[in-house]
Amino acid sequence: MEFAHSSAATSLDGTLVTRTCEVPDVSYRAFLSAHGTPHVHWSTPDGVEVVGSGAAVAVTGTGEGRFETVRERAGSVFDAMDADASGPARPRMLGGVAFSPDHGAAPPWSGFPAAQFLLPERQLTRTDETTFLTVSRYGPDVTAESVEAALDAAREDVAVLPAMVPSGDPPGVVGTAHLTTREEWHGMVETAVDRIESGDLRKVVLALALTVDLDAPVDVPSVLERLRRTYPECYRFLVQPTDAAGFFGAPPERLVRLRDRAVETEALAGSAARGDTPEADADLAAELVESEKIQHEQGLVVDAIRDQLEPLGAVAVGDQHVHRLATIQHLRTPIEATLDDDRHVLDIVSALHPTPAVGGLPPDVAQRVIHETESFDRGWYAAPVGWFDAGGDGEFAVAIRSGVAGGREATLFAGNGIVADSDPAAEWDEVRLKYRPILDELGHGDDVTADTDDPAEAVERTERATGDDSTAE
Ligand SMILES: C=C(O[C@H]1C=CC=C(C(=O)O)[C@@H]1O)C(=O)O
Repeated sequence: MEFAHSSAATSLDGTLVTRTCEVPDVSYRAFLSAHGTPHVHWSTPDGVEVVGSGAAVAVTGTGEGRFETVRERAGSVFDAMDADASGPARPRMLGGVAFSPDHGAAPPWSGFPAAQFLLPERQLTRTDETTFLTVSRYGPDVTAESVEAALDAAREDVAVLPAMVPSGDPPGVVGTAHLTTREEWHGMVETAVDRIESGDLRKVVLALALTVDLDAPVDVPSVLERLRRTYPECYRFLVQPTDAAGFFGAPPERLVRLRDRAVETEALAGSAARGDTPEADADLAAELVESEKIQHEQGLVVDAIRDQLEPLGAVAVGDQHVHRLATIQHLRTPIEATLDDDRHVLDIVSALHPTPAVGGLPPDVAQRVIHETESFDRGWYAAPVGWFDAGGDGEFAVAIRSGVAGGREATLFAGNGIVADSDPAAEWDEVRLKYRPILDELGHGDDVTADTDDPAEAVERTERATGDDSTAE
């Protein structure tokens, strides 16, 4: 395998050759399990799915300048490119960054750099009509003939894979543990509220982490496959640099999509549960819309995104509506901009991240409060994850409703916006709703969580009740 891994000490030097052919539809799970890590997966609610294994090129970056570093290194690769596909299967760099520029890669984030994007060695791209197989190689001696031969071999490998593999059973949850106690959470929220009242902070999004012991090793592609059915309106992603752990999730929130000069983004904030009946559901949605506190919380996100984009072009803020997902509903306002100049999507990502939907206001004060308050490393949680191409177009989601998992362990993350009149108990209940997408798919589905708004406790109760802890380590 050609593996060009950029670091501060080495410059990238070579030609990128990529060759693509159409193949019959094939199971992503089977494709990934046939090839070693690194693995990446990216799907959008409106169609394109990309899955890749191996790295023809990997670019990394650290610190405040990580977006710029990635952009420059990827640019030098794309500058010397011989690619035969220009549509959905065109070369893309897929990956993401850590929430904070001083990311330390401590467990469970071992193997996750502060920023990493890779151009997969083997990639499947599925659109509504067609599946493409792409093979890419990068290096000083790579020739078109060698990549065409590798594509022929890869096509033969893919031909024996099943078209579809049923997604299999969830691994099952043996037990869960919050890394922050309820009392600690109350203290965190009260301190943040005091700080907001004293005037130097307007909003901060504080997060919780939940460790989950699994009954069997997790198969993340299966989990993603099940999430496709339960959360079809969400993105789905996997970033797995090594065999040790993969970061994955089903985020409902777009950070940015850039096509030519057209920017599409959104302000997604404020949460309520789904009701058991249409009437209860409508009541909960009405509470969201009518709540001054939640309107304030979401309005700050709209204003901050508008302020970030206005220097770059003409901004249009759309109408707010309630965005309903299987287990939660949010206030959502679409925001579009037409840029005055050509820009790389990473410039927009860097300008927007973190929005006050996952960080706070003012951003630097909120970042400090998060750092001082949370007892765990956010790692890549709530950070941008997505792709960009040679022209600088791309799409990024905000990596929420996510977790990092390997073997029989997973760590899930969930955060909530804290504003002046936040109540710690209500925020505790609300934040735990956000574990549900992933926890339900790791556990035993609706049966486990149907009668409670606390999935973590429900799973614990169910496992205790069935005595199903025989495989606990
Ligand atoms: C930070 C998260 O959600 C954000 C997005 C929607 C609603 C949010 C809220 O209600 O606070 C958060 O801003 C998360 O899911 O971990």
